[in-house]
Amino acid sequence: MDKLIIRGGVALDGEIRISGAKNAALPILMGALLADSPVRIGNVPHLHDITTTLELLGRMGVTLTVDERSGVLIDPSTLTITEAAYDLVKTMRASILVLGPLLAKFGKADVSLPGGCAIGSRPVDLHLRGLEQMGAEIKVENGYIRATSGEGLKGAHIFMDQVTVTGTENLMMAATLASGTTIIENAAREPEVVDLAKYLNQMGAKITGAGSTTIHIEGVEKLNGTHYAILPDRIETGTYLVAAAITRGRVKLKDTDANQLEAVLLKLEEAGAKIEVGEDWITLDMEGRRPKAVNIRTAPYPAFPTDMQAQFTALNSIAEGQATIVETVFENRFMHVQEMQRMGANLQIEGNTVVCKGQDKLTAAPVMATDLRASACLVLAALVAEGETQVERIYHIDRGYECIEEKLQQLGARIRRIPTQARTASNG
Ligand SMILES: CC(=O)N[C@H]1[C@@H](OP(=O)(O)OP(=O)(O)OC[C@H]2O[C@@H](n3ccc(=O)[nH]c3=O)[C@H](O)[C@@H]2O)O[C@H](CO)[C@@H](O)[C@@H]1O
Ligand SMILES: C=C(OP(=O)(O)O)C(=O)O
Repeated sequence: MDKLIIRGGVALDGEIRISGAKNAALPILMGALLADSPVRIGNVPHLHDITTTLELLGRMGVTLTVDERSGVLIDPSTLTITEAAYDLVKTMRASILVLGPLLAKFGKADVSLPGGCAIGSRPVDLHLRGLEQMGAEIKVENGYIRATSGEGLKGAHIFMDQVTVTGTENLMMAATLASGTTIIENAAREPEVVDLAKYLNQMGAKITGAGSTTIHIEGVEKLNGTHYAILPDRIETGTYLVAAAITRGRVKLKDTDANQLEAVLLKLEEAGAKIEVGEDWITLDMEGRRPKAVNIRTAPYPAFPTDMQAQFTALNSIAEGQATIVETVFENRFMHVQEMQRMGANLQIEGNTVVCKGQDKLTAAPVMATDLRASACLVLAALVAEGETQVERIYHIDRGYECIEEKLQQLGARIRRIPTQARTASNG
């Protein structure tokens, strides 16, 4: 397992490019299963989760061609197996996103039930209930969801008890090929849901209302291949903005979209950052000032994203003043707090709230994270900590941040990756 070594104390300064969004790329790649002809996807980020997705599709017999310049070409017509096996699903919960497309297109799916993960129990009951309302027969046995669609899925009026991003995406994909009209109420409004709907519509689907709480999908006979470029990653964008803010530096992020980040940008301004935005760029400048602590409450889009909560915990831990962070989406998303305490942060967990008392400084320590954004939080803390921090188990970070050490180096950070083999060699 690789680790990152970070020597803190450099105010970041420079510009970098933002990659395509992980959480849009995953459903879009899996949505290719719905097409009758090949689909080409551009701006696909280089991430572990993307490799896992391609392996998942490859094992089904889908033909994949990956080209650095033109993107990923997916030909679903060669599919022979409608299964997502445990060994892949356990490394990437989003594998559940093959369920809707497989059922709608091939009438059958066997998908390993994703378990809980480091941030919560994360059930998929709402995915299953929605598909059942569309006529699917679903059994859960031996750790697998075994689903068939009999005569084919039928449009339904579905009310989601809770806002769920991948739940909305799964049902939206299934409904594209169902007979009749599907209405999803209390749908997730995340930009990634909107990107998926745009892509499916480009393939010939009839989806309206994506981005609002009610989505209408009129089923069509078939979807065609298309060429689609993934939208920029708003969470990667937000993470680099916090990296500049926490180090009292400045940054220009290119190929991104400020419109998806309103709640995060407002909080950064409240923390004292000067922010300017253009059509496809954002700049942040702290003008050398220490950030001020800001209160955060996570909730579904357009509110403050849970995927930026850990990064703001790092920011608050060295900010001026005291603030609270309230997590309302996942029940256990504070795994970074204990590690941050080991770096000298004054953070106290009270139920679903972290009380943050900003410290003048953090100190380096060997730390280890158990999930993606918790790892990002530790990297951010390390950028300001006194001394050299080792962040272990960075395979979590590789799930969601393309070339993180290269991008941070480009901004002046003193960060390097120690690959497992090199470490073993030096140990030996
Ligand atoms: C691949 C992807 O896009 N991942 C994102 C997606 O995850 P994901 O789609 O898994 O998260 P959900 O939006 O489904 O989860 C929201 C809440 O709903 C609950 N729930 C969800 C489904 C269900 O059937 N039953 C149920 O109770 C979950 O436990 C959680 O408490 O949205 C999360 C919330 O913005 C983000 O943190 C993840 O980065
Ligand atoms: C929680 C996340 O991803 P996933 O849903 O893939 O676990 C995330 O991107 O922060």
